[in-house]
Amino acid sequence: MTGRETAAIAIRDVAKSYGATGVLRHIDLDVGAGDVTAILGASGSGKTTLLRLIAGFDTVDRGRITIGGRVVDDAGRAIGPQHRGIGYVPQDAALFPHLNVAANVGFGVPRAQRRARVGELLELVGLAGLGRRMPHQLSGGQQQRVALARALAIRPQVVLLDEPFSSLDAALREVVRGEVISILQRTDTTTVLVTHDQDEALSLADRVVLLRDGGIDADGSPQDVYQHPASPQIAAAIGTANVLPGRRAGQRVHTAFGVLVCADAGGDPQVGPCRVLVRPEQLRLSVPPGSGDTVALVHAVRYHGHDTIVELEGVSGMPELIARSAGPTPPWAGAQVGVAVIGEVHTWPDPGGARPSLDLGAAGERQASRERDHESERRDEQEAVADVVAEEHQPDRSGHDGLHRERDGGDARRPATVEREAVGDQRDRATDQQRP
Ligand SMILES: Nc1ncnc2c1ncn2[C@@H]1O[C@H](COP(=O)(O)OP(=O)(O)OP(=O)(O)O)[C@@H](O)[C@H]1O
Repeated sequence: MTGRETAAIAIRDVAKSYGATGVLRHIDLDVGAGDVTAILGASGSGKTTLLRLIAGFDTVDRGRITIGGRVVDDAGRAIGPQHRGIGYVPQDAALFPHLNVAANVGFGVPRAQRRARVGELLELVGLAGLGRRMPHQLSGGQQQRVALARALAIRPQVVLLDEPFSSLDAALREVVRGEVISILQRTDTTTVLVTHDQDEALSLADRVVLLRDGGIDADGSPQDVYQHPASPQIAAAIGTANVLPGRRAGQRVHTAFGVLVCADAGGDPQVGPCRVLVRPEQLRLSVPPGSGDTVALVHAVRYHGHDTIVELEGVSGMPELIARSAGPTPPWAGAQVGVAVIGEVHTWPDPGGARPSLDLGAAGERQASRERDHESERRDEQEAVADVVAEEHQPDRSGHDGLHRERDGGDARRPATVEREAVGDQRDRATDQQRP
């Protein structure tokens, strides 16, 4: 996001209802010039409605929309779509069926410039030489590229894409969406992409805006909204989310998988019960389980070729876990696997949360042994650990006091140390996994 002053589109307190159906209740959004902004949300969350309001196909009930510094709708007066300087690419290309490709692209371009502009655009979208074809003589992907060329023909300030790839089959979708976004980036076009596909939003956009219940639930870079969502609900809306019970102790969090490093390690240290976000790709599986591993049972396996989604059960405090296994030989349903968490994790405070079960067995023992070896590295977290220990002396409702104190008083090493060891453990397990 490039900031309010340079926003190509500014939306202020916009509301929209259809009869008794309130669709958008309060939208405040700045779209940065030249950015690709994805509007993500479940079906019916109002994504298309928002796009139609920006385009001018519909009018706001309340609020104001500004494009390129010009107010185009302020709930009293609205400028027509043809005067907003926007290009629109709908879901199904919607080419004029009786016009050939060149005429479709050149529609709306002044006659004197038409020939040159059409040639330039067909070149840009990789369709040079196909100007005389009729729409029905093109593939779905080619039709979408013609629709993009038509949208770009008037040199718009802004291009709006309404689920433009959803009608394409999976293999074509991947290629066409990459090409389309690359063209828009090369031409420095401000782009708003509506999609319900999390993968599409995260992989194509500079910024992801999540719509829910008529408002904006999340707004940030793809990395930010995926790795640091503000709530478990948002985490689940952006991708698959395992949410574990945990207990923060400064920069660490104690979980059924041992002590993990928190992603917000540089921020304010937190102490106490929390929920922990672990994405499927952060779960490393080893078959058979190593002696110190947390063990789970594989409930189901969905093979995708490039990776495999593995449903796990049997981990304390978690009815189900979803892992993404990238290896060439995924585990099978019914197998017992060792599970470890890699990388840093995101947490949310959970003041009313239950204390996680911290029965780590051999893993806990191994960790305790490492802790003794690294006594000198404890100093940087003494304060947070002291807080936890003090809290442990409060009346205990869970009955796990002894075990908990032993573990919380434990790992206080620097995050990088813990992480290195975790990676080292994973390498060991990966080696094990190669064994028949
Ligand atoms: N012209 C209309 N008249 C009445 N209701 C409408 C109209 N357009 C949209 N709605 C309603 O507004 C809500 C939001 O619709 P919208 O198409 O914006 O959602 P969406 O997030 O784009 O959904 P999808 O992903 O399924 O396309 C839905 O409940 C829909 O039924």
